[in-house]
Amino acid sequence: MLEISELRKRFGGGPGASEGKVALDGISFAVRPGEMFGFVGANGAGKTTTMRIVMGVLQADSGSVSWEDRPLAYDDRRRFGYMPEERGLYQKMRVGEQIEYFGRLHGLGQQAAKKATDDLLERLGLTERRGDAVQTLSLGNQQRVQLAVALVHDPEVLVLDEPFSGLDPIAVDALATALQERCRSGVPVIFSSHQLELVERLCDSVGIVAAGRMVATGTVADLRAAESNTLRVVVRDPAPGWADGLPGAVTATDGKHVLLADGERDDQEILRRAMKAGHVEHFGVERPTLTEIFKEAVT
Ligand SMILES: Nc1ncnc2c1ncn2[C@@H]1O[C@H](COP(=O)(O)OP(=O)(O)OP(=O)(O)O)[C@@H](O)[C@H]1O
Repeated sequence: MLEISELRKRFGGGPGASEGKVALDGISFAVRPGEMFGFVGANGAGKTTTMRIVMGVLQADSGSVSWEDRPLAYDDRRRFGYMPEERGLYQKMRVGEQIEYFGRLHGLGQQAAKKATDDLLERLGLTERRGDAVQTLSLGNQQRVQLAVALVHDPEVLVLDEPFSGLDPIAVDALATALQERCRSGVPVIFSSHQLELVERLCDSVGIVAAGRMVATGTVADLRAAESNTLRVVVRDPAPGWADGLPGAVTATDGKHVLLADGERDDQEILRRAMKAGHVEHFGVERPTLTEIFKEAVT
């Protein structure tokens, strides 16, 4: 398990200077093998800083990162796969050579690096671009190469900073499938994203960060269940005053009445009244989306 505990980081400041900027104010979370963890938060919330600390690119002021119950060391990080926010491809190098090169850097032999490269090019739909310089590729294809570079050495853990940004739906699916395969083979995957529908679709659990603190974490289902839920009832051509005394607000359009009832209520009583009043077209509890949970958590 990858465990991030009480990370704190301040930029700038120091003796004689201003207070500086608190980027992380005690971030903690854990990602289990085979778990896909979505890291979400507003711009500047602290996601990139956290991931850089996990990867050893930055040092925390305090707190710790551990992997399999011991402090994370340089050698562990070599076995991790990382997609940095600033990306890191050599623009003039050819696609295939680049992936192989990063495979070698991570300790693969020549044959193994070539084989892993061939497999990834195939899986990510890049085989025909093998001999092209990276700079001639579209943004989406460059991102696929970036993912291949993160995956080439069969990493134990994946840390990806906004891997889906700027991608079309086909490229999103190709990347998502590649990540899900790694995840299913037992790799913990952390990725940050502002695409909350995607996070909701792909992730087993999410962490919502605001101003350097984790404000909510858990499975999407748990977070949704913890929020208040609304009962939505749609009745066609009901008898007048059918909802008098029931909790919630009724709106009426085109012969339809929609009752939205929150909080304390007797759902069975509401259903009985609705059925007596007219034709019930819809009766169901509406759970908030991750976007709604996010807005609630960060405001
Ligand atoms: N090298 C740096 N020097 C000074 N301040 C920094 C530095 N890196 C990050 N910060 C500040 O730390 C805070 C957290 O930034 P970070 O990049 O981690 O946020 P983020 O959640 O990844 O944002 P985004 O979604 O925009 O990528 C921000 O206020 C940012 O301006």
